[in-house]
Amino acid sequence: MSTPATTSAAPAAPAIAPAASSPFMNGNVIDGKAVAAKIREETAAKVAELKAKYGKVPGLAVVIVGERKDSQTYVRMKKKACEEVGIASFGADLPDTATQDEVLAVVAGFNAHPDVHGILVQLPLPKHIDEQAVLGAISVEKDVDGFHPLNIGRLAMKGREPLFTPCTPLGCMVLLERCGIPIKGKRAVVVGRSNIVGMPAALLLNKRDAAVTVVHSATPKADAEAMCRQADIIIAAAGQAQLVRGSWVKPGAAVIDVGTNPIDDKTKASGYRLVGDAHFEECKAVAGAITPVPGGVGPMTIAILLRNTADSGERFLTGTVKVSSKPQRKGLARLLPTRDQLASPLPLLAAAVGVAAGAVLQRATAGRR
Ligand SMILES: Nc1nc(=O)c2c([nH]1)NC[C@@H]1CN(c3ccc(C(=O)N[C@@H](CCC(=O)O)C(=O)O)cc3)C=[N+]21
Repeated sequence: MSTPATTSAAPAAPAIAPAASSPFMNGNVIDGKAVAAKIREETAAKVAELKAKYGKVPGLAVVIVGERKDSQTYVRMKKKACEEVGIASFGADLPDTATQDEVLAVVAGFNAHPDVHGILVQLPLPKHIDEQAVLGAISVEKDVDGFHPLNIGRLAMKGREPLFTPCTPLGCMVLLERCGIPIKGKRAVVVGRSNIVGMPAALLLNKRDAAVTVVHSATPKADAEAMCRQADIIIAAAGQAQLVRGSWVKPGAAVIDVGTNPIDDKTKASGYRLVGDAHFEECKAVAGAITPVPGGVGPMTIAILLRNTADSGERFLTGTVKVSSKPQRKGLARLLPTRDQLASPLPLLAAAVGVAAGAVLQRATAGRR
């Protein structure tokens, strides 16, 4: 590709050899679609195996509240992807006007549904709905998005493993791994600290033994740039179009771009095109490996969701977790920690909050059940 004339001070660095040669790279560009296709293929094989052994397939429930067009597109893509690998898909479409209790009741229904092994509540939720309450109500054993506080808590802790790891950050790690890019002992900078990408990405990199720095909206840009320039791996997840410039990238570093920002493009019929949080052409000229947008991290998010769902189905069907989402703990027993919770104190704290919320929830939805 030619380097476009841009206004920025792109370094005059020569093209750097890819950090690793991999069947999933074209030059230094990581083919996220190809890695995702491979993960889906592996997932389809697992689903077929479970079906042959147990006569059942993993099931994913997707809950969508409101009429956001982008959310509807993503949900449609997820359902189609489920079909392709043989995962059963369930859904609930609630109107913008749905109350929090209605959303919680839908989640409770899927928590109890024996053929549903994964539950995803599409984000963002309408403003009048408490996201924390809804995500916390998803059975931790069905939390395929990995957003439940118990799963995040375990991701943060040494010697603990979450049941599920958030799909987009895990997709970033799988891209690095399948392209032969080392993480252990390397310097990583995560640009952005959102709950769904930046923060869990930083926790995951830390778990994989990288030295991790997080920069964000309160970091002076010059500092963010200087820290990025030290990084072997940059994860760009700021939600700002083309924030990471070529001058931010150390020659040979890997740039994993999580952004999907629509920008005006009069040459497209739609009037826009998607760009990442990194300036692709500038960064590509310096990086050892870089993900494009689209065709990079995006397809991995869905592939990992399918893989998480298949893993969950496997745990349920093999009896590694209980089929009814949570053993019903009545009365005072609910206040006592479970054995698992006793083994990890931080999630215990989260669980204590959960018990309180659960008590409120039970009262709130008692009339419905
Ligand atoms: N609970 C929850 N879990 C999510 O995982 C979740 C969510 N809420 N809310 C919205 C974001 C966004 N998201 C994407 C999924 C696929 C692509 C994807 O496949 N993108 C294609 C391009 C698609 C296009 O062209 O529009 C690509 O990058 O190649 C992008 C973004 C999942 N999300």
